[in-house]
Amino acid sequence: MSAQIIDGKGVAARLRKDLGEEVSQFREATGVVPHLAAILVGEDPASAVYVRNKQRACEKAGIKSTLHRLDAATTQVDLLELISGLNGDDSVHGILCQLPLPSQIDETTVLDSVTPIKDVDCFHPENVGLMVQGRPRYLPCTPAGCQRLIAEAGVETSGAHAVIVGRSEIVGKPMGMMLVQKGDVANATVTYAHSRTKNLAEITRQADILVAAIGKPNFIRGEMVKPGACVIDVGINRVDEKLVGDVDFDSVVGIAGSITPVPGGVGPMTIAMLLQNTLTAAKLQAE
Ligand SMILES: NC(=O)C1=CN([C@@H]2O[C@H](COP(=O)(O)OP(=O)(O)OC[C@H]3O[C@@H](n4cnc5c(N)ncnc54)[C@H](OP(=O)(O)O)[C@@H]3O)[C@@H](O)[C@H]2O)C=CC1
Ligand SMILES: Nc1nc(=O)c2c([nH]1)NC[C@@H]1CN(c3ccc(C(=O)N[C@@H](CCC(=O)O)C(=O)O)cc3)C=[N+]21
Repeated sequence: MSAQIIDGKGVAARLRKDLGEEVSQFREATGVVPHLAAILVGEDPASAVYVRNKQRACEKAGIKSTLHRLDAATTQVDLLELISGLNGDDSVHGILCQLPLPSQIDETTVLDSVTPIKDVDCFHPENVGLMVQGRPRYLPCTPAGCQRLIAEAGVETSGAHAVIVGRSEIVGKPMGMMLVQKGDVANATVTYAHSRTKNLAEITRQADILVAAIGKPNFIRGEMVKPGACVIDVGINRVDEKLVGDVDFDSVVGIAGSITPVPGGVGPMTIAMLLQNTLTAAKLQAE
């Protein structure tokens, strides 16, 4: 038996097509072109992939996208000044500052400086708070994409044991918060695991839904997975010029019930959700 391969690329393409139609209706009705401004400081392999793909996806969907590329030696003051300008620019609806940032820059200070209404990443404490309380303004892109893929795989989340490996503010933590909510594709019993977790394999083997957001190539091996589990691989790692996930696909595919590939799984969904949030942002600001 081999797992069902969850086609994130295909699902994302469908979502983007529908979204493109919504964008053109919005543009006709309001004369406003949704505009996403992205900031990339220095170089990071996963960010480079993201930047390239999302620029293209924005164009196709009728969303304007601008990229502000800053040198790795950029100071925090300069970055805050750029964000402040974008906050005040009425033609910009969404602001996305790529992580990780170089070590001379304090991530929290920078992310907090993005005005909440333009925070399409859902990083601002106001937006995180709203999401955790089950009344979201924006959903965090990667967890929302994962949630959609779990639904597409036909996996029941209600009462399922979801184990999230990783507790970052960008992926792991909000992923668990979404799956534990009351509601559709939620109502799961959630366990978080991280680098201090003892007996990791014992815990992951209890997962009906296993989300890997670790940043270590091929970390989750077959013996860590419960037969029939739904395995969502968030990892984007570059190994010998190739992209590999955090899940050792070859040893897991024969054990899991369903699995997302890398590439072609969660990554394209993150982009689809970002476009969705950008349209939402434009709508909120056109009111
Ligand atoms: N597909 C997509 O759209 C996206 C992909 N990514 C990718 O997902 C991966 C994770 O990203 P991100 O969450 O930002 O990464 P972080 O480095 O911020 O977080 C990694 C998490 O994994 C945990 N961890 C590290 N080593 C172990 C271990 N040996 N055992 C158990 N847990 C461990 C860490 O624990 P601790 O907290 O204790 O340090 C931490 O919570 C990366 O490959 C990244 O490129 C990220 C965003 C979007
Ligand atoms: N503020 C912020 N928000 C993020 O959401 C964020 C970030 N910073 N920093 C970097 C990570 C990484 N990330 C990816 C998104 C899509 C692909 C993606 O398109 N992946 C394709 C790659 C296809 C290819 O080009 O080969 C796939 O997996 O199929 C990759 C990586 C978002 N991140």
